[in-house]
Amino acid sequence: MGSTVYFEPIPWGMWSEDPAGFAAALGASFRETGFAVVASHPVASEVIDGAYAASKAFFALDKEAKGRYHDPDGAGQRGYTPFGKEHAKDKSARLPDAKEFFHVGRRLPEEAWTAVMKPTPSVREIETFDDDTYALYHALDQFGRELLRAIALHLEVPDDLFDGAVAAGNSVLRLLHYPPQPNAPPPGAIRAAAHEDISVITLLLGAEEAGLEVKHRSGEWLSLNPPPGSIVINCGDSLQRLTGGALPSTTHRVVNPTPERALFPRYSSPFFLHFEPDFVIEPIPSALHPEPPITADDFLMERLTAIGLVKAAAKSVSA
Ligand SMILES: O=C(O)CCC(=O)C(=O)O
Ligand SMILES: [Fe+2]
Repeated sequence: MGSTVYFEPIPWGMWSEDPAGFAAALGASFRETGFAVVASHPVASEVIDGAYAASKAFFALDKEAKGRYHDPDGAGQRGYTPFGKEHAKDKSARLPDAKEFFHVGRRLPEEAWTAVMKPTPSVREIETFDDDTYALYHALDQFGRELLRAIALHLEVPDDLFDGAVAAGNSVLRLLHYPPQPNAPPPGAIRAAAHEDISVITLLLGAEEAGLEVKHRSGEWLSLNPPPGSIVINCGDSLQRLTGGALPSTTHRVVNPTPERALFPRYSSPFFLHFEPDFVIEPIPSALHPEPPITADDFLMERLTAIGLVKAAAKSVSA
């Protein structure tokens, strides 16, 4: 038996030249690991650089300034979340992750804001922060919608099935900062503990700095270090639910740096592409193990409670 090559980059150009081939390669990678690497992606490097400069400038602010963008009742869905708030679902591993992050949400007309789709706080210390980070949000949103067409082709569902469901989706761009670790962290503390994403798909930039690991169904942890210019795509719980597990939401984590990289920070930026809150996640005809329909918002709240961002008693955040 030949050895399996995981995460072989799939060139984005293939989508226009050979759509069926691209959809098949993406689908095969998802079915094998829940993850795929797409090379030569269409997100402009100036857009990425602008957002990363804004992100680095934000995390360099002092604790007090950053704290002004933290909404303790907001379940971390918009603005800043300091160290120590998010943890793994597994109660035995409840050491907080060694990370802080900022969530950028969709811009909507004022009358469309709701308790679940709130405005993103405007960062006043950094003049271009709002626009530079939203430019990346927008680019990943567009790219993600195109990827969903390929996924629809692979699943043999109408190619616009996802389009209407995500056009005004509750998607979130997470700007992440994992600081350097000059001293070894406490035993069991890790940059990001093992978890699954709640999204439909996640588009992840920044994993060139090592640490991302994906749990293969064989139980083996696979390191994922994409080449420059590529992007990591993974299936989230919402796509797993829609496909009855055919496209799996795979457990992943970010491990601590090796001694040689311990003095380097790690900046990454997953874009969690979500359905609109009212969209009913109903199993597609080819679903492997269909589960009952549920609205995207109820599903999100169920999952946020499991990771500690929504307290069980505060579920009314969705009301
Ligand atoms: O930082 C990374 O590479 C991955 C982060 C991640 O998996 C998450 O925030 O959900
Ligand atoms: Fe994740």
